[in-house]
Amino acid sequence: MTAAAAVRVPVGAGAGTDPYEVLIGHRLPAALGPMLGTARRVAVLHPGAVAGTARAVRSELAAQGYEVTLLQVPDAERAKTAEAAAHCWRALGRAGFTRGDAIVGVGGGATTDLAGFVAATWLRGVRWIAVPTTLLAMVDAAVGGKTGINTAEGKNLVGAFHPPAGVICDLAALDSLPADDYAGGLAEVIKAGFIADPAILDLVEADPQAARTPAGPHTAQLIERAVRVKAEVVSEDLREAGRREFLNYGHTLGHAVERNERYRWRHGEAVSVGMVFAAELGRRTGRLDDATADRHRTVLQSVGLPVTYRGDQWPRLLDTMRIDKKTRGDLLRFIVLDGLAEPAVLAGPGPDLLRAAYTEGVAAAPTGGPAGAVNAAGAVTASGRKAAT
Ligand SMILES: NC(=O)c1ccc[n+]([C@@H]2O[C@H](COP(=O)([O-])OP(=O)(O)OC[C@H]3O[C@@H](n4cnc5c(N)ncnc54)[C@H](O)[C@@H]3O)[C@@H](O)[C@H]2O)c1
Ligand SMILES: O=C(O)C(=O)C[C@@H](O)[C@H](O)[C@H](O)COP(=O)(O)O
Ligand SMILES: [Zn+2]
Repeated sequence: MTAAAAVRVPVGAGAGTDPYEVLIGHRLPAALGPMLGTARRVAVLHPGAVAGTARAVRSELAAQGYEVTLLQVPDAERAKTAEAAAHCWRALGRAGFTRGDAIVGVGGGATTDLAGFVAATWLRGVRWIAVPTTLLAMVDAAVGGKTGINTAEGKNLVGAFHPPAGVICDLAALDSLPADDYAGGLAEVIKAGFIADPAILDLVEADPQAARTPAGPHTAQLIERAVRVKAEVVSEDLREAGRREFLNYGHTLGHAVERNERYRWRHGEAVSVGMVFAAELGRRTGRLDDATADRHRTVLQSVGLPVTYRGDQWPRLLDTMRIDKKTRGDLLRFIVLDGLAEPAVLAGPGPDLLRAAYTEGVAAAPTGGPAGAVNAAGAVTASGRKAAT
């Protein structure tokens, strides 16, 4: 499949921004050129894990006459720091990058978040293109122009809305993705199912084992459906003045878990637990029926995602949630469901409700493992990885 045969999902213009396309297919690097506009110099940011893909992008662009700088950035969440951004700014300064030049982010969501942030801040904004290489980045992070880095106080606390000029999802990249990272991406796919497109849930539930691998029969359809959900929402509300908050389903608690675990948990793993918590909040406020609430745990577990977290951590998690971007003053706000595909805002739930939803919906006994998640059967499920802070 070439760029001509790729699925193209349009993303509309926000205030003052241009529309762009998400391409989904195979053998797509040649599609980069037309997205680069008049740029002559291109910086390709990438982690070591996809150095080969970054080199392929460099060869393609060099053949098209661009002057290409490869810039390796730290892996995973360790890329989303002020230090990593400063390292990129230094490299751009030394290479003489002007407002006419461009940045390409090749990697997972952490890399595309950093690349977009560097593009948003360098000279107050230069063109950038996302080449996502994880499932999560294809269906969510690379689309929509939320860019940013973490601080010690929490996740994504510094950033900018800066949409890319295009997104290239080359499905071949998924073949080398570790299984746990692929499963992490399924959390955002399933999120899109609960908030907007229940056919996604049906496809996953039809064969959860197949859904866990890029070789599954529905991979391309799941990706396209999730991208369309995201594209539709951000086209209408780039700056999260309203409906875009629905994309944050499961993230209020999820981000707190990520920080609490010093980013040893994958984003998708933490969001999985966060969605179970949000479903429990929906159930306890009389908005969500039992079957749909229970469906969260079942479908997430069926693809190997964690659905519980340490009960003893509640005070710390609550504290971190106070600085969530949906909070207004002292008012905590959560995305919940009024029904399947009917997201809504729950503003100011009381402390007893929050604690009960956590204790009875999510909490498990503390464990000594690096990640600390236990599933219903008592097995550690979130695979630990190196702490980012
Ligand atoms: N901006 C947004 O709208 C948005 C949306 C969702 C998530 N995010 C962010 O995305 C990040 C999570 O993204 P992620 O799950 O892609 O994690 P990630 O970027 O950390 O990538 C996961 C791991 O896979 C490796 N990797 C990437 N592509 C690979 C490939 N093709 N083969 C082998 N290894 C590969 C990476 O080096 C990393 O170790 C979080 O920081 C999250 O906050 C942002
Ligand atoms: O695009 C959005 O909007 C989202 O909320 C998508 C989320 O999956 C994503 O993790 C996002 O980065 C969270 O944003 P934040 O504003 O809560 O930091
Ligand atoms: Zn997310």
